[in-house]
Amino acid sequence: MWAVSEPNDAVALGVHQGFGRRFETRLITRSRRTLHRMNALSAVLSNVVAGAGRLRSNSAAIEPGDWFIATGADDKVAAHVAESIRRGARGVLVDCPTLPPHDLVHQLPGLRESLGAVMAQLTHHASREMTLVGVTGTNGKTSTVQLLAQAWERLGVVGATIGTLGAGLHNDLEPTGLTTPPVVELHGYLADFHHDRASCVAIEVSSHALEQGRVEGCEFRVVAISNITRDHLDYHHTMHRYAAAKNRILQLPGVTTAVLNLDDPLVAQMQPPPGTTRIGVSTRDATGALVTAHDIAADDAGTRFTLRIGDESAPVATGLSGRFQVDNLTLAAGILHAQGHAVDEIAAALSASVPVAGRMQVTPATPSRPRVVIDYAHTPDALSQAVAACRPHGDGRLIVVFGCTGNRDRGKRPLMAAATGGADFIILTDDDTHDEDGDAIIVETIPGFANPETVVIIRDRRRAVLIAIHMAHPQDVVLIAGKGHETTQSSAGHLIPSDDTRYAERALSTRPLRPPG
Ligand SMILES: CC(=O)N[C@H]1[C@@H](OP(=O)(O)OP(=O)(O)OC[C@H]2O[C@@H](n3ccc(=O)[nH]c3=O)[C@H](O)[C@@H]2O)O[C@H](CO)[C@@H](O)[C@@H]1O[C@H](C)C(=O)N[C@@H](C)C(=O)N[C@H](CCC(=O)O)C(=O)O
Ligand SMILES: Nc1ncnc2c1ncn2[C@@H]1O[C@H](COP(=O)(O)OP(=O)(O)OP(=O)(O)O)[C@@H](O)[C@H]1O
Repeated sequence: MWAVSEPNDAVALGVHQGFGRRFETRLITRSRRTLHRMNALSAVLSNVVAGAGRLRSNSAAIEPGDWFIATGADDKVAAHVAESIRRGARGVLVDCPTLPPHDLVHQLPGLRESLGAVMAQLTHHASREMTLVGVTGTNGKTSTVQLLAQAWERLGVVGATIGTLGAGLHNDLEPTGLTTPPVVELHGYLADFHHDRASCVAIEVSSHALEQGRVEGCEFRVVAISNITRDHLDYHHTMHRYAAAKNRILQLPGVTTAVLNLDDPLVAQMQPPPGTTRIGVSTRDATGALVTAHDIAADDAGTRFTLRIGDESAPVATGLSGRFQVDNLTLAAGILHAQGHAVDEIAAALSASVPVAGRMQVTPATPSRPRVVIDYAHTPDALSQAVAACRPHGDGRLIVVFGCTGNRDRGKRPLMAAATGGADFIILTDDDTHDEDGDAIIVETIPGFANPETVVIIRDRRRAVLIAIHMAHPQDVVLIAGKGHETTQSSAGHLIPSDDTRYAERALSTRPLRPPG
């Protein structure tokens, strides 16, 4: 068993300048007084992890030499610990008195509750050294965060992002598997970014993350909320509790400014704590908004609007498609304003925005091919917005391919069907079925269709995309919704390759020259 010592004058602290990619250890000498002021748990942990190795909170991700921080439920922790040791863990930190003693296992009472603070300390409060921006909302987190990172780059800021597309410096993302990573890994990424000289980090903060404390120990400067519409009620149970989870982002320590989309009724009601500046944004003339969009116009080439901040305004012209992207751009403008940028530089930076992977990703129409749009819409609101965004394009039909996710919020299935109300023809297919029976998901979706005679069922997603694109006339628009950038489908415990972009490319390249009439 390791001897866990009391704080010494000289403590070897693991400086996590890369849990994933790099790891360096430095000897840091601290005075006894400073050390005594440190959280005792953190000091113990620092001693224990002195040396090398990454910190990981998932036993399945352990590689030889890593430290495993076991935070699972007491009844599962023994199995996780055993797995981590099998995989070569250098040591295990845990707070589970019922676990049998083991040479590599260190019991740290209070570990679970203090993990965010401990990680912050171990990473020398990397989040304080950078401007952290947290974005939450049902839809638009990824889009806003990525559009913001693009704007930062144009403004000469070294930015990093964490979210559904992965974590990393802008345009250099590695997958994390979750929108907001667990607290241990999240702090590791922040330490990496600081080491890589990022000055700003935009983080998608999911409602799950806010409930589960995944951002504890992070100090956000600016937070933003895009919208709150139905999703994740399998987890939060009621919209009230879902909104309350989102509201937690306003209470995070260090927040100086909250940017709120006043067009959303639930967000408009939210009040940050006293002392936090509240910046309202609106693209629909909401009362009290400081950052607003006007004269919105769209065509096949993109979207234009006038950005106004207080009394000043500047034109924004982007190649992005979709009315909701104006909402996301305006929210990003609110964040940039909170960071002190002037309206004309914000408008110029946002005007150069390029589409975010899998979000209204358009292959334009040609005289022989329809316009094809791939979009990540997987909530009722997102799907109805994606349908509305596609409707004005093309003179023909709007054909929609979509499915509903298994093991998640069953109640939203018929609402997803209803959200396709603006389409002319629908192919209902599989999304991630996870552990559910795909036919049963279809059966629960169908009652929501207003015009079932316009719906066909083709569960094989590749075939569904192929048929949608092959049946379309050049003047039609095909919207393939739900999977966006993803390249796999989860089915019966397996991840099977599935890539809407490749399916669409293949279908376009094999399309008969004259589609059936
Ligand atoms: C419902 C939910 O959010 N569950 C999350 C929660 O799981 P949990 O509390 O049940 O804990 P658990 O899975 O038993 O794991 C507990 C601990 O044991 C560890 N573990 C677990 C299994 C194992 O084999 N070995 C092991 O060490 C885990 O890494 C974790 O540290 O805490 C875990 C650690 O943080 C998360 O991985 C897990 O996310 C699951 C996989 C998940 O699918 N979450 C989704 C719903 C989610 O969080 N989505 C949001 C985005 C939502 C959006 O679209 O907006 C996200 O932020 O990604
Ligand atoms: N501001 C918005 N309002 C409504 N719908 C939106 C908005 N922005 C994006 N969408 C829709 O939601 C889909 C997902 O967008 P995005 O990935 O930006 O959201 P997200 O909040 O990160 O979603 P998730 O958490 O599920 O990854 C888009 O493909 C689009 O259909």
